[in-house]
Amino acid sequence: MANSAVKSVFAPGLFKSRVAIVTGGGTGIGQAISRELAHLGCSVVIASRKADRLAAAAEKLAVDCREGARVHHTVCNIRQEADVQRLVSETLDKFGRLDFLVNNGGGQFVCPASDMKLKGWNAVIETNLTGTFLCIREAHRQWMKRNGGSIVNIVMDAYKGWPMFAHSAAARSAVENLSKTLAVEWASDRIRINCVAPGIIYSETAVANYGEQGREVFLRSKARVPARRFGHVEEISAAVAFLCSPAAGYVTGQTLYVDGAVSLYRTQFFDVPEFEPAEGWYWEESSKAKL
Ligand SMILES: CCCCCCCCCCC/C=C/C(=O)SCCNC(=O)CCNC(=O)[C@H](O)C(C)(C)COP(=O)(O)OP(=O)(O)OC[C@H]1O[C@@H](n2cnc3c(N)ncnc32)[C@H](O)[C@@H]1OP(=O)(O)O
Ligand SMILES: NC(=O)C1=CN([C@@H]2O[C@H](COP(=O)(O)OP(=O)(O)OC[C@H]3O[C@@H](n4cnc5c(N)ncnc54)[C@H](OP(=O)(O)O)[C@@H]3O)[C@@H](O)[C@H]2O)C=CC1
Repeated sequence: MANSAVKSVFAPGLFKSRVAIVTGGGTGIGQAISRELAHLGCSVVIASRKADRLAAAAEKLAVDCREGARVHHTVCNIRQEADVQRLVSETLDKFGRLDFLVNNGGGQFVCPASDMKLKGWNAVIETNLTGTFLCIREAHRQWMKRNGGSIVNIVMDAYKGWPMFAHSAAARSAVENLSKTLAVEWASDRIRINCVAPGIIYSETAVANYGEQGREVFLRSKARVPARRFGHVEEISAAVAFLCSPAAGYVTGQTLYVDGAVSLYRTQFFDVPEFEPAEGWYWEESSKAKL
């Protein structure tokens, strides 16, 4: 057996004979999730837009597979309904079942809300909300309605809002609400659906997405994380493995924050600029704030 770097805290063979789709499974967080699932015996289909990244990741993943797990990669833009329909049918043709759907593919760009073009807003909403919905709907229609399953959506730490990320924060909060709705609507189909909200997780592709300035802003933001460090992709994959596992059999409709408490502290990146505040509402001069 070839050497794999994967170390999981979960029991070997936990997901033997199971099958998962991981969107965005070729890079960063999605790759770690795929590797851990494969190492636990789960066959994995990784899907995203860029064929070269997928092929390279699939080669790496082959080394991580245990207990008869296999890896398949396929190009899929989750914004395209036909692509998503094919992703699910191809998975079923290849592996005959679908136990886990991990909606990890997504992203955004940094932009003040007021400057955002409709095309850019739509690109991010269609990727993070509509794309996630299409994958969920198709998994349900083609398999999970009759066979049950577990769905995990990777969202964002949007609890306090995200200046400069209005599009993505709105989309991710919508996915959280969609997950609550479907946890109830599909409980009788034996489907569990949860979200994982990563804090600031280091990966080369995540940092590169924001260019040179991004590296700088990432570094500055460390001081705003109570844990005083960035998260690792492995810390997200462990959370996903837990939510897919029988140990989470009674967990559904929830969001697990894996964020070193950053969501409870200050905004991650952008401060409110200095400005002349409003007068506020008071009846008498004596009650006006003097400090
Ligand atoms: C000042 C620097 C601050 C740095 C801050 C660092 C923040 C760190 C955040 C830490 C938390 C991490 C969160 C993460 O999610 S990391 C994951 C990163 N990975 C990705 O985001 C995945 C890749 N991203 C994308 O694929 C795209 O962002 C997108 C989701 C939009 C995909 O869209 P598509 O490929 O269709 O997009 P296009 O490039 O064709 O653009 C479509 C229109 O979108 C508008 N747009 C795109 N980029 C920008 C931009 N940089 N600024 C403003 N507007 C943008 C634009 O209207 C595009 O159309 P046009 O070009 O025709 O106008
Ligand atoms: N890193 C972090 O700190 C945080 C990350 N997240 C979220 O976690 C997820 C993974 O991010 P991370 O690994 O860090 O960054 P990456 O940029 O490495 O991952 C984004 C993945 O999404 C895929 N993707 C993007 N658009 C589409 C699409 N239209 N169809 C299919 N796949 C798509 C990309 O593949 P391709 O380009 O080949 O399509 C890529 O594999 C993302 O949703 C991200 O927003 C959330 C909070 C914090």
